[in-house]
Amino acid sequence: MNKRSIATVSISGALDEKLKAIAAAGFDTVEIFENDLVAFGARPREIGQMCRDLGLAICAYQPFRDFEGMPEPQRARTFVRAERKFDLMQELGTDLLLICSSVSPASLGGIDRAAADFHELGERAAKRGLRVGYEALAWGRHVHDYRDAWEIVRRADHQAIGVILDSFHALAPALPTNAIRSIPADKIFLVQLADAPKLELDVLSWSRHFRSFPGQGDLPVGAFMEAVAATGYAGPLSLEIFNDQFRAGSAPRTALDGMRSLLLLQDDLAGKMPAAAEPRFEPRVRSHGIGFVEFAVSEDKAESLARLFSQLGFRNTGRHRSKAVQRWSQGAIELVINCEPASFAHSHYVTHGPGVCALALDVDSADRAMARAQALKTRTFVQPVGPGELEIPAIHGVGGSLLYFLDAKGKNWDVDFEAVAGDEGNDRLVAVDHIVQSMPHEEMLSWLLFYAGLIDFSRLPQMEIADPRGLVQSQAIVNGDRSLRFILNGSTATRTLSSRFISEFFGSGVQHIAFSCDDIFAAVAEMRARGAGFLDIPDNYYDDLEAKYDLAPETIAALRANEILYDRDGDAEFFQVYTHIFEERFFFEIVQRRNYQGFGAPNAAIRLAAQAREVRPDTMPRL
Ligand SMILES: O=C(O)c1ccc(O)c(O)c1
Ligand SMILES: [Mg+2]
Repeated sequence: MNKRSIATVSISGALDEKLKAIAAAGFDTVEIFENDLVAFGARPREIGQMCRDLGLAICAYQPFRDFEGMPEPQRARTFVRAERKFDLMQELGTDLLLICSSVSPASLGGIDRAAADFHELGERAAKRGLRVGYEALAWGRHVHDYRDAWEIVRRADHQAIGVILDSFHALAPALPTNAIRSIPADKIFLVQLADAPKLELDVLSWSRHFRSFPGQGDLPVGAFMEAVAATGYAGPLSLEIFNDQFRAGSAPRTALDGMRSLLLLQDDLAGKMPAAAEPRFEPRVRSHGIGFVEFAVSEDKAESLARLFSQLGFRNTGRHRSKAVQRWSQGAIELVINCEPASFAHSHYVTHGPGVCALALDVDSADRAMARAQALKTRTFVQPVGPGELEIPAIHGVGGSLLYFLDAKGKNWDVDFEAVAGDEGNDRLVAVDHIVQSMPHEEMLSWLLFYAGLIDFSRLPQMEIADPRGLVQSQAIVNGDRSLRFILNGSTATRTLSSRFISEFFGSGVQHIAFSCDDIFAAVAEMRARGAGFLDIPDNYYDDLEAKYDLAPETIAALRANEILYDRDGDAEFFQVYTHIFEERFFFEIVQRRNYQGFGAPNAAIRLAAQAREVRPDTMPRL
């Protein structure tokens, strides 16, 4: 089994904080980055001891730049420089130096010249029992392809000289990975892993700012790993991630995400190459939809939330026998209002104010879902919980909320509810269409990995949405049969609705829930009759719609009269309408899809502008 490693550059904080977080996440070994060491206030010997005290080996020191192919007198100087680093490595307690391919304008090309330099360095390294690994940077001056780096290493022909493979440098320029298979395993000194989203960007900037953990981007890291595994390589797999969000994020969270990403990668590989990796986890959880949504509110707010549910046509289908918990239903949608004082919901309310404290997913087997969740090191919730505190297996999800797994055994979550006489509701709403969670921008990749690692989610392309006060990044994930659609929103602009939600809610959470229906005009009419009001959409929008699509005048008039937004994609059509914001925290959307798969992205800016007009100006943070 390959040791699991991460480069210190991947994590935020000072070197000691990085190392603690890395050790706590369960890594075996680290790559120490030169900048982290040089900027740190302890000597290499002490840093080495710190690592060993934390149970971490140091698999490499890096990077050493602009070594190969130099003319004299610079050439002699590079060897002196390398000897100084060898001294440092011996104090630190690592035997591997990473040399990345030269970017120096002074360097001369030529495979044999570089090979001769490496042979000579190999002699010097071997005298001290050290090794040197050569990595092709995708932007190297003469060497920018791992196949050339390997050819240089092959010709250097020295036992202390090997090649270092980095998935980013191979995959970003779309080099074929098959040639990896013919490199002898003992000549691969280290394998570095990074993913990245597809971007139209020069490869240097792409690498230095947008790398991500495997599974968070679009590069075929799995195929790269298959090629590596085929060589029989048994050394460390080291995450090396240059990412601006990670630099700004929490060190423990990023380290744990790195571990989760490696576990997922190894598990996915084990499915293809049983000999290459550890035993397999339970497969990704298959969910058939949202079992229920639980809202934590205070007693007085419970009444106004219940009123809103009733206006939307929900039926009060149960009152808990002994607790302050209500159940509201419509179609396949189950909503729970929990204001029981001694409950998880209450502690959530105290921390976050009124909002969604838990989501329940319908799954085939809660035990298997929990087993996968545990294998991925998610946090299990241990108290018996559930609406009315029934025992339903749960883990901690976004922003301190819970994610329950509801299977046939848990289906009786409503046993302690007694029927209530009341009005019949409307039954226009069919199911939960999608759930939108807002989070700090630097947490988006973390929750993406959480969901996509756990559940059979796939990612849709990321979108940028213009809030009147800044940009919001929006990442949709959908499961196989689209019975689950989640949207993760994050913004670095502090005054966007998304960011304000986070500051006022004291953290990430569900900002909005969309319900589907088959006839939005009828649904809205009935809801209005029950007292519901909807977000005010400007007339300009409908004039623009009229110009854009040749909709019948009656249709435009009906959309306009009902504040319904519209989008079209080919023949597919989408209708959406929004409630007012509840307590300035969350809101609901009602949608109707006609073969439409998106979320009405062209309307998002309209909706955000309308909401910005609606929220009280005195709640706006001042600049
Ligand atoms: O961005 C760089 O310079 C750099 C340095 C060392 C590496 O291993 C790498 O992949 C990139
Ligand atoms: Mg690298």
